[in-house]
Amino acid sequence: MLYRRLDAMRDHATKRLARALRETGGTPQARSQRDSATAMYREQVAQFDAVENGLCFGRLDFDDDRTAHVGRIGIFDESHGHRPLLLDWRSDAARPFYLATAAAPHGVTRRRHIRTNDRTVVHLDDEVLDLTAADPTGSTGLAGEATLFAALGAGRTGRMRDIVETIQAEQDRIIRSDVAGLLVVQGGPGTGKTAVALHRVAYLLYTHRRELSTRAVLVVGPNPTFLNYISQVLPSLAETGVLLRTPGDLFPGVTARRDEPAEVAEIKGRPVMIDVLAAAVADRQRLPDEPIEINVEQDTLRLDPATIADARTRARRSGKLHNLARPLFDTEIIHALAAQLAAKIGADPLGGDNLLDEADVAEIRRELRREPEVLATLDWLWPILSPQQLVAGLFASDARLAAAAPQLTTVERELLRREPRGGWSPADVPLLDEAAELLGEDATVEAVLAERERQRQIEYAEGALEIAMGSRSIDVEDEAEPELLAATDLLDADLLADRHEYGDQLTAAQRAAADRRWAFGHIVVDEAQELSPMAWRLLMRRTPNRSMTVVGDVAQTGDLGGTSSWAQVFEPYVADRWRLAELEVNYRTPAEIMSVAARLLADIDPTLTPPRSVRETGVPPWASRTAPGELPARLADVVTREADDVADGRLGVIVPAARLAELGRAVASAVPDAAVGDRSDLVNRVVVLTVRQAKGLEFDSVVVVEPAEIAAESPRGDSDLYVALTRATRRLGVVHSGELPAALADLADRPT
Ligand SMILES: Nc1ncnc2c1ncn2[C@@H]1O[C@H](COP(=O)(O)OP(=O)(O)OP(=O)(O)O)[C@@H](O)[C@H]1O
Repeated sequence: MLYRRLDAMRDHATKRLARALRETGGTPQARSQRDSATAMYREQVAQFDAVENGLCFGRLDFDDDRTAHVGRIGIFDESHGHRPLLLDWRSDAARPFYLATAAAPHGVTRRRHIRTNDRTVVHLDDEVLDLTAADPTGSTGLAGEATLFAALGAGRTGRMRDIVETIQAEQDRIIRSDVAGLLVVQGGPGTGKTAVALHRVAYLLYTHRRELSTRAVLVVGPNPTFLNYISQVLPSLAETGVLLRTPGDLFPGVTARRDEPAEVAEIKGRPVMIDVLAAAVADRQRLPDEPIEINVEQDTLRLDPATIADARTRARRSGKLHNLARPLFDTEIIHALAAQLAAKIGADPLGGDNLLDEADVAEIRRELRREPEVLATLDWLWPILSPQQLVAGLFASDARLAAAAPQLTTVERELLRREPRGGWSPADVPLLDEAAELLGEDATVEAVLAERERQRQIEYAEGALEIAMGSRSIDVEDEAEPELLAATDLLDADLLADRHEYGDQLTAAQRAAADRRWAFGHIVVDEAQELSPMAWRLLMRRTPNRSMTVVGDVAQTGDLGGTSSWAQVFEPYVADRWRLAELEVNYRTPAEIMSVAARLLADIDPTLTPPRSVRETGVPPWASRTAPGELPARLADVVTREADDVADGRLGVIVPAARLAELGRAVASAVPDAAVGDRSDLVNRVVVLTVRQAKGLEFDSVVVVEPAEIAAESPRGDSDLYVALTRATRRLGVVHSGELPAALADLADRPT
């Protein structure tokens, strides 16, 4: 019944989409309406496809004999007065499914978890919420325990799955917490912070659709591999139109992937960079010590430092940003030069008054504005700058660094020094943003943005076509649909992109991606502990209403510019007006592994409490020691055997950053389809990564190589090692040639 309705709904949306795509012409208003309809139907088709698996996963029986089914979307019976057939998991009516306990049953007498496979029910788990039947001492406090444990123990696929079937009460409260204000979710590894944050996005879009679909939601994650890992959670939660970005992608037109030493990134993330950049801008407003000579036709004009200083002061006093103040500076200089030239040309040979009138002088000014040497001088004295030019120019010059950053030590300035080529690093992005704020947007920057926007429209149009083409095959099987064939065949992506130019149906997320000044409706930041003060400054600009969900764990901070105190991060923006929610249950890491990680956590900071694991696997973590020269061969051997042990699951090999290439080769020689490094696709069975690349990820089995080296690679190396140890859902092993850190010293040898 439910699937019949789903098929009918999908059919309807597909046909409407095809019809909207086929129509052309009409008034701008008609086109705009059509564009909105296209976007809506396109989203609907994608949504119906995404909820196909596990459409209905729960049933509630109430004490007044009502029953309700809970699923991934809401479905209504239109032939019976819009009676709900399936409650959307985000609706208020579905909430008892997540909150009801024997002690507080919310009117529920039985909660049923339904597992389906390909539209067929394969398993049912019933919980009777009857206080008299409950065994309070044996209760774990977990809702839908059997289904939860089945989900937690299932093999990983390299893509994060949604958890709508088994959201726990503490998580539900966070997911549905008020949209307004800044919510910080602090929790140890595996407590579901990422899962909760993404489900919160889905919930907020459902509940505040109008506001958030026009303002868009930004989700910031640590690296492209991570974004890839979570990318399918949202569509499967039936949501699109959310912008996923790494911190390196937050400046339109720049994709910052350059690697740089951690200590350089740390300096760039300091708040002092605000003053450094302001000084760098001021430094580009030149004041020469000597007069400048400018040849204009037969005359030589002199621009002395006092005149330039005067023009500079007036332009600065205007309060305008650097690029926007340039016309004022020009006017002052041109006036001074014109007066000089007029004095020469119009001088009365008999010693009387100047022979030129005001109109003549105005004409001289006009001509001077076209003189190449005058223009070159103005450009030199007060150059129009893009943010990229300012920042690259600053780092490329010892003199500019010395002038702009006297607060930094010589060593720190040398660390910042680099040639302009080689691309941008993620830590440069907040500096570019700050520079843009100081400079004011310049026409060339706008032109680049416009072109990128057009490219995005083409990509979008291609996406719309793909959906129409995909849907076509569904329909063609049912009935010949000649109209639909004509619609897709006649349109190409360029044509659609042109149509979009005057339409406004680009999703808010797409427009937001191209607009540095976009104010998002809500921002979610994952692994938020890693962000520097400068990165927070950028994000706060993107959310003037401070509607944010920030998730992280201060015990996992690896970046030197990251934080160990949320209060410190948010004080400058909202003082103490932020809410803290804590997650304490570890759903990922079994108790055997967590007890090892907890020993390390105690060494990092004895006041931190490790999260409590919900399950045991009976498999103790192990260590395998080898001679230094034999490490690659031993690793290859261990990985081969571990990969067999996890069967269809995934194996993560976490290595010291300095040895990624060498050990990656060793693993790839033993397991040819292994992926290595930051471009890894996690669907590969074996993946070799550094800790930084493994942030936020998880694998069925994890092999950590040379833990002491990982810990020694950075001042926050112990936290890095803690992250590495907590990536496993089932098995953890350590391969080493050096001494083990104390917390790992008593690991058993690997069973052979
Ligand atoms: N209620 C739940 N039902 C089923 N699985 C869950 C639930 N909560 C969390 N999980 C699973 O636990 C694992 C860890 O979740 P997640 O990655 O969101 O944790 P995290 O707190 O972000 O971890 P880390 O800080 O280590 O990155 C994931 O596989 C997630 O699907």
